[in-house]
Amino acid sequence: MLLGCIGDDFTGSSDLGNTLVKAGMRTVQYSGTPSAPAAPDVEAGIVALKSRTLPVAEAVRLSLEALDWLRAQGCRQFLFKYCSTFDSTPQGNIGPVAEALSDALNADRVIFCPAFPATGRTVFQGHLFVGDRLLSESGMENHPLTPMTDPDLRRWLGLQIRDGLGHIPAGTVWQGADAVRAALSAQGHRFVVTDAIRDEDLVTLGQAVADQLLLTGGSGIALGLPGNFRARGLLSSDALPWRGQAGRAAALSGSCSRATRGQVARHIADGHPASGIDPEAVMAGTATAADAARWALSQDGLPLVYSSADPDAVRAVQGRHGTKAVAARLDAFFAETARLLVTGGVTRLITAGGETSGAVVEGLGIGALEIGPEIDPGVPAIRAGENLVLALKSGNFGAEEFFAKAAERLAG
Ligand SMILES: Nc1ncnc2c1ncn2[C@@H]1O[C@H](COP(=O)(O)OP(=O)(O)OP(=O)(O)O)[C@@H](O)[C@H]1O
Ligand SMILES: O=C(O)[C@@H](O)C(=O)CO
Repeated sequence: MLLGCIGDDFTGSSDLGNTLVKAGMRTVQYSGTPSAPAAPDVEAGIVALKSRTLPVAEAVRLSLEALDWLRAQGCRQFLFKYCSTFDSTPQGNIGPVAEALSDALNADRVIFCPAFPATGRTVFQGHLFVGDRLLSESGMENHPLTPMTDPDLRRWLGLQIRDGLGHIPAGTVWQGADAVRAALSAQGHRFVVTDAIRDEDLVTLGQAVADQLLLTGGSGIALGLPGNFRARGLLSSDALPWRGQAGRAAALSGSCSRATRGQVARHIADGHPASGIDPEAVMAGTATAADAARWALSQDGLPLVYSSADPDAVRAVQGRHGTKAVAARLDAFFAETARLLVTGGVTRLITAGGETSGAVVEGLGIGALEIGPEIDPGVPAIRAGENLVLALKSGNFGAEEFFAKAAERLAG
């Protein structure tokens, strides 16, 4: 294993896997830190954690455990992957995890770059944009767990870390990798926010940090890394072959993001079978995973079980039962539904939402996910076992007809 990655959620980790596979690295995503060594042909390993919104100390502990395992696999470089919208609070977890990883590796001049231009996330003058809006005016300011109320990454990250921060502006990035390397050396700080507004900028940054032990960012920051290893003759010439999966398909959605709600509406409008889950009934125990799975298994085509709802409805349920209690019950509901679906013969499973996907993958007891070809930007096809393929969609990703598109791509 050459590149060792730590992802702070499951769909974000598969987003990173997508970038690495597209750029030619044999990539496997692990559900948490494995207890056994990786297969010998894995070039990039991603330990997927559910650490984004854990208490800081727990996120740090899990990340260091992942780092130990990746070091034991022989990795030469390490990447901490967080969300392209920098999801975190003033307390962390991005800063404290990065500090702990840097301390453990004795790494210096560590870059921070959440940019992912293919999905509209760019960093300019140290500020994060989503499309043509500042992060703090993009809807992310209302995120239920990590409201992003300040688009200045230097200020936001500054609240999370002990030391000061440097910044490399786009103008320097546009001068090429040598200029970035020189600017990095000239920084007086251990952590450096870097601008990037195009894929070319991310490739330049990747080239500039070829010899850095640790870097951090969204999936885009990995764009240039496979090329570094290839230039050193370290990569195999052929990708792991992708094998599609015939058989029954189903989709589960616990994501309440705007994009997912549009995809759910489109799925219904296109005439696919869909069953909305009332979270109140799940809380009361009157809507069960067994009922949902029985319904889905009785349908032809691509049945969708969803709890996706608009922000007012979500807030109302959370207000009555508490955010954590609702999330725990819905996670358990989707995990058990997924288990019953797979036991019942589903071979292509699509999940929407980072939390939801993490719960499903853990519920299915899947340890290693082989990353395959891209379905939509940030979402790869994944082989999860001899007869099971998955698509794990981050809330905000995917075309409107994503569910049908994913089912088709997983079969091919
Ligand atoms: N109808 C609902 N009412 C209240 N809470 C809900 C409802 N449906 C889902 N939730 C909760 O909303 C959260 C959705 O999180 P999840 O990470 O799965 O999606 P997301 O935030 O859109 O995705 P991502 O993290 O990839 O952006 C979960 O904690 C889930 O339990
Ligand atoms: O970086 C992103 O936007 C995604 O991979 C993600 O982490 C969403 O939760």
